Amino acid sequence: MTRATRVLVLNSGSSSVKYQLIDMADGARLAAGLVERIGEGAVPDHAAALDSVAEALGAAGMGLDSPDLAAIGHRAVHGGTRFTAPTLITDEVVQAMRELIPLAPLHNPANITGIEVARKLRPDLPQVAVFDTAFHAAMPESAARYAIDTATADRWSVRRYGFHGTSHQYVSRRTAELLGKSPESVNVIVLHLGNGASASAVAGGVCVDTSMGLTPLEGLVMGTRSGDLDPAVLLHLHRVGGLSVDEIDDLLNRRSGLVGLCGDNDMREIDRRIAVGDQRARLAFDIYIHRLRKYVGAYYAVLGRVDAVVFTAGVGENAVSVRVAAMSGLEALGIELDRTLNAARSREPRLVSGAGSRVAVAVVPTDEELEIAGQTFGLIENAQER
Ligand SMILES: Nc1ncnc2c1ncn2[C@@H]1O[C@H](COP(=O)(O)OP(=O)(O)O)[C@@H](O)[C@H]1O
Ligand SMILES: CC(=O)OP(=O)(O)O
Ligand SMILES: [Mg+2]
Repeated sequence: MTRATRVLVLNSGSSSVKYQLIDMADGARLAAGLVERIGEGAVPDHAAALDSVAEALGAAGMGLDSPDLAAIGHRAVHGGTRFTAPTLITDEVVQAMRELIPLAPLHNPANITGIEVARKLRPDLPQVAVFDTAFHAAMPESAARYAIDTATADRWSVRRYGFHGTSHQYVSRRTAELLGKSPESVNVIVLHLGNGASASAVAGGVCVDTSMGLTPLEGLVMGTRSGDLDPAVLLHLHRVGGLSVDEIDDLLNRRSGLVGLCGDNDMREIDRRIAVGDQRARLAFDIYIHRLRKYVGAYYAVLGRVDAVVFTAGVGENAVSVRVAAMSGLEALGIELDRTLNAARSREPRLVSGAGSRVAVAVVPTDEELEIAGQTFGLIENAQER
């Protein structure tokens, strides 16, 4: 009997479900798709989104009932201190993920729904959770700990966990390949700029710092999230402004960032508005870029020597204007963007730095689904060998 080698990956995000079906025998991507705008009419919730994923796969002759499926891999966002490696999903694992919902309110509920629906459809298949936090678990304590009372921090598991780890891991490895070097020999700053956005400093394949923290709210300015703030802003809004804790949560996670600053969270729309002289869009862009540049500088110092600055995810891969603004005036740091290369469109990993740039500047499309498929298949292969 030939062994099943296909892995279905479900990336259930806050407002979308992305999926890919990959044959691990040859790496072929057999199907891929995206269900967007969950909660807005046609797709009322994540369960409905998964129904339409199952339908699309069925219509393509690759239904979920296929005997060729070896496993289902799931993106899982918050793994806390417990999950630092790909994990075979059991009832107990789902329960542990549920307990982590307060630390990833936009993400863990969607991940759990995806897992529950998929387990109902294929209870016979191994299903694996690959956590956003896992790659960051290696961070040194000096980067992971907040400077608050140690006993209080430990009592409530308050520390920097970091997110988008699957992407930072995949992209940093692909960047080493692009440079023709081993991952162990390169230091890179990865800028994952999607709707959620985070930066990380990766030294020789190991994450040494990242901008998201206890939750995916810290760090860069994002589509709807504030990123870094003086923590006293929250106290002030509560004590003086009279906002409740839930109202502050909603403000910072859903009504801040680019959308809070200018009403739009899509960088394409912001680019268009700036082109016609919209000052609010201009300021939102400038705030976004200012924060991003601060992290590039900070991680340059954390790493000491930087081989590449890498842009990835929706904004990082596509927004020519963001890369220009983020990398301008950094010649003294050895960073020079080539405007022509930067403006060229491509789906391939590529260098966009000038010939004289000491530090490579690269655009490397992320592929969280491919990385999750690899880690999922790796886990079940290992389990079968034992
Ligand atoms: N062609 C483009 N130019 C500029 N920005 C883009 C383009 N395409 C997508 N984006 C940006 O990418 C974002 C989505 O990124 P993505 O990585 O898919 O996010 P997420 O996974 O968090 O949903 C959009 O909100 C938009 O701001
Ligand atoms: C963790 C996180 O912010 O993920 P996303 O960018 O998919 O919202
Ligand atoms: Mg994403």
